[in-house]
Amino acid sequence: MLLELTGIKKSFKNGTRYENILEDLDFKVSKGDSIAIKGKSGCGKSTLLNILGGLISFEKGDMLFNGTNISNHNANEWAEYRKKNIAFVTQAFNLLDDRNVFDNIALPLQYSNMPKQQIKTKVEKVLHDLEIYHAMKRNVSTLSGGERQRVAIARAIVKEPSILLADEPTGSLDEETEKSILRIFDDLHDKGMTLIIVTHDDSVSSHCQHIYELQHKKLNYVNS
Ligand SMILES: Nc1ncnc2c1ncn2[C@@H]1O[C@H](COP(=O)(O)OP(=O)(O)OP(=O)(O)O)[C@@H](O)[C@H]1O
Repeated sequence: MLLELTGIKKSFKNGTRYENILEDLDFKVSKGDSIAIKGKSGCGKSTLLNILGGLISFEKGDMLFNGTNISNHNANEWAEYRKKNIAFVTQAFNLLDDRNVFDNIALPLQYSNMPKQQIKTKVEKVLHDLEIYHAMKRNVSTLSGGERQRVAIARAIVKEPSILLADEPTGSLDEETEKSILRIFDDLHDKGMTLIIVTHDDSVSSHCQHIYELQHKKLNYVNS
């Protein structure tokens, strides 16, 4: 099993009291799975994704990665876990608007002190794969929504992580652009990447092997 959550509890402070968002939640992810997570607004989908991505802690339960219990990782170990294994794609893009496409995608590799020539090779490959090579020198603020989303995906996957976590990745895109993003996800899945996608969109979830619904603070299996 690539990832395994058992008995996860997560609460947030709401005014003076704590409100449980996830309770006794179990989840198993095998290497190469593609999984959609659906659920009503505010039910805790992004919270779950953030736990899987090692961005936030939880109060109870265990999280195993490749069979090793990582629940008690310290901040440095979580940072390492994210760096090595996790790609995040959100709807908010989080791109640096004052830089060009190449620089935005190169950023995560520069953090890892990779030699310049190797960075160039890797960035150019992903630009080519996602069909945004032509826009390499353009400032990201001048791109369309679909182009920006492809840059965000390129930046997420350039490190070749094992798990892609996507939070409403097609939320603001038109049908045609959404289709091109889904084709990219299909390709990544075919190459063996594990995909976990939070989505309200049936055309996105129907692309996934497994569909779960987050309801009553737990994940329920819908179908495969
Ligand atoms: N850092 C935080 N502090 C306090 N409450 C939070 C925090 N993060 C999330 N919440 C609350 O936890 C609940 C779940 O939020 P979450 O963003 O996980 O839901 P969601 O299912 O992703 O929602 P949506 O579909 O609307 O994006 C919400 O009630 C939210 O207000």
